[in-house]
Amino acid sequence: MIEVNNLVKKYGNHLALDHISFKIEKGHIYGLLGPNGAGKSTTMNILTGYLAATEGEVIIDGHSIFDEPDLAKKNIGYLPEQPPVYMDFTVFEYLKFAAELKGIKKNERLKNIKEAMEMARVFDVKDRIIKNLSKGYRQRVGLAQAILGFPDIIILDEPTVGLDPKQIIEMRELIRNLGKKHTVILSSHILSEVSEICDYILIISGGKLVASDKASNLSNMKEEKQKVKLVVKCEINRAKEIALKVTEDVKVKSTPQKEYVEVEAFAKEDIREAISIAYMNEKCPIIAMSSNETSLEDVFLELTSGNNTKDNTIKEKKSEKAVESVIDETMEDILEENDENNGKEEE
Ligand SMILES: Nc1ncnc2c1ncn2[C@@H]1O[C@H](COP(=O)(O)OP(=O)(O)OP(=O)(O)O)[C@@H](O)[C@H]1O
Repeated sequence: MIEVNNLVKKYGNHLALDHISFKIEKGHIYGLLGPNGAGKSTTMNILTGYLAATEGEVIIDGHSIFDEPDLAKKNIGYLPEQPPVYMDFTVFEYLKFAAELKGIKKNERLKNIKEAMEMARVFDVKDRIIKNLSKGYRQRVGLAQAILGFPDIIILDEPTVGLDPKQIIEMRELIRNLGKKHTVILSSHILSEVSEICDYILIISGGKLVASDKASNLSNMKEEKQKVKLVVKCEINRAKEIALKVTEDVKVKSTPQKEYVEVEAFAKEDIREAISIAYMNEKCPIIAMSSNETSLEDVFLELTSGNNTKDNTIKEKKSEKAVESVIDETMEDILEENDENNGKEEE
């Protein structure tokens, strides 16, 4: 449906897009996710023919956006970051004007405008002057303009920016509804928004595409069993028995310090709370605890931390390493403290 090949955009000497390539297939909601300045708006403006690229190509339904812009743009509705609304028009006047610009046939215009207004939920303000509307309503008017004519592909640049929490929820619901019949590409710098609404996520950082996959694949580490590692002050068999009450996948290991036991408990869900309560109930003190859960947030932070290349993969489970070091440090501290105490006792 959309093929983006080696897209490069330079603003003077500034490289805003650095050889970006991806494909958009029909019938999904895609999220272009990245921190501020990553290159999301630049990408969207090029996809929609608003901006020329320095290099590369964008093919939409077989037509190049640069060589055959009219044919390529035919099936695209675009809501830029700043909705292109005319403040002195009423909502209806503006949409009528937009329908004319889009070349929607005269006899279909009224029906189309009505449907778009209903879908974007602006029908009740159709006779109001746009400048008197709230930001949320103006955004919805912009959305109605984007969906006029019901193009196959709807591109929305930061559609929830500047909206209040209620308006954000409504806008997300509208987008989900649109996704039932259209291919939607939206940009956002909010991870939770993209993971909540989108089927596929493209993560862009510093002008490079650093990941693109199904939301579920990107966070699939979260689906793996999480490991909770503990050091408890308890007899080894009892330590195992207690953890087994919470999950059936448990390993225990004695430590050089006899009174402490290292426990590793694995589960699909987060069992940190349950396991601490279990040891607390049995009056077994927990000396150290941590977990290796890797969330989509970890993935996002890792990929956009600034040291990534296009080929970046998540090879290391950073947080697991952190756990190991916390536990090792804790054990070292405990052992050191004990040695000191023993020393004192011997003195
Ligand atoms: N017209 C321009 N002239 C010069 N530099 C620009 C221009 N437009 C964007 N840039 C720069 O290009 C980079 C990408 O900008 P872009 O607006 O595409 O990012 P973005 O991911 O959409 O960010 P935001 O979420 O803040 O809108 C940024 O460093 C930005 O400062």
